[in-house]
Amino acid sequence: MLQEMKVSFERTDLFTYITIERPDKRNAIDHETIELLDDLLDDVENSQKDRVLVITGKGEEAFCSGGDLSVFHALRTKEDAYEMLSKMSKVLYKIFTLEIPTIALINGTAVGGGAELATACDYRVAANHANIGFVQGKLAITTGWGGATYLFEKLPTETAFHMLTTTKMYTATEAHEIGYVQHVLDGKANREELENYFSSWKQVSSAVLRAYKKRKLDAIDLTRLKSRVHQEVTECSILWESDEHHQAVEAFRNKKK
Ligand SMILES: CCC(=O)SCCNC(=O)CCNC(=O)[C@H](O)C(C)(C)COP(=O)(O)OP(=O)(O)OC[C@H]1O[C@@H](n2cnc3c(N)ncnc32)[C@H](O)[C@@H]1OP(=O)(O)O
Repeated sequence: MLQEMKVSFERTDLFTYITIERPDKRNAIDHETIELLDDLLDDVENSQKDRVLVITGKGEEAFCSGGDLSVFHALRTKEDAYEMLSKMSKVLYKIFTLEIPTIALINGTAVGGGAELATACDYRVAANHANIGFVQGKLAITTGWGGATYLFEKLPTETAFHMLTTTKMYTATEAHEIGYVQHVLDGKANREELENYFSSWKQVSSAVLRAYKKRKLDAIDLTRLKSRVHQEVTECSILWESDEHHQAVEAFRNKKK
């Protein structure tokens, strides 16, 4: 039997695409997906070939539905949760600190850890039917992959706080209005539209793109950022252990049984 390909990788002249290929699970992230993303990001980090990284999900329904609850429900203790959360937080940190521009192509729903993944990128470009929400609060946990830390870096404090605490689902247009999404696509040919939107980068050399990304990162205290991410992972791990969290996950898993 052919093994399921959970993540794909494609290089074009300007754009390198990493695509989560689990549409049946709304591109949820399990242990193997974390490893694959981590390895591919190492390749991008160590290669001078890539100019711009695009992260997206397969299909039109979801960008990423966060952690795979059909697998992660088995993580019962804070130690188990910490191990998974900390691994994925390293993936997001790699994305955040990558020396080339990164774009989340939000092709559909981005919820929970999916919204965190999009937040780690430099840009968020969303199909007009996409919606985005930090729904973790409904599961009695917080963000645990570093998403809150990155959100507070990118949006005004009160806007980020509102997004996180209300667990509200934002349409692409609403997310654009608050500055979370930089551009809304008409949703027909996402890749082509995205490539047109950023076509001016064709005239800009890799060295220039990399230099500006370094300047962007220079403006941030990365030691402090890392420690804030660590704090976020730790606090989420503690909440993960609660009965309230496990009951909420079971309620989702039993929804259609
Ligand atoms: C690490 C911490 C976190 O990320 S906490 C946040 C975890 N994620 C969530 O709570 C989101 C759970 N999913 C949803 O709310 C919905 O499935 C969303 C994404 C809104 C999509 O809704 P809809 O288009 O109606 O699809 P659906 O619910 O019928 O799902 C289709 C199949 O995909 C599955 N699926 C979805 N999300 C996950 C997930 N995160 N983990 C595991 N499986 C997931 C559903 O169970 C469903 O499977 P099946 O077809 O019933 O077998």
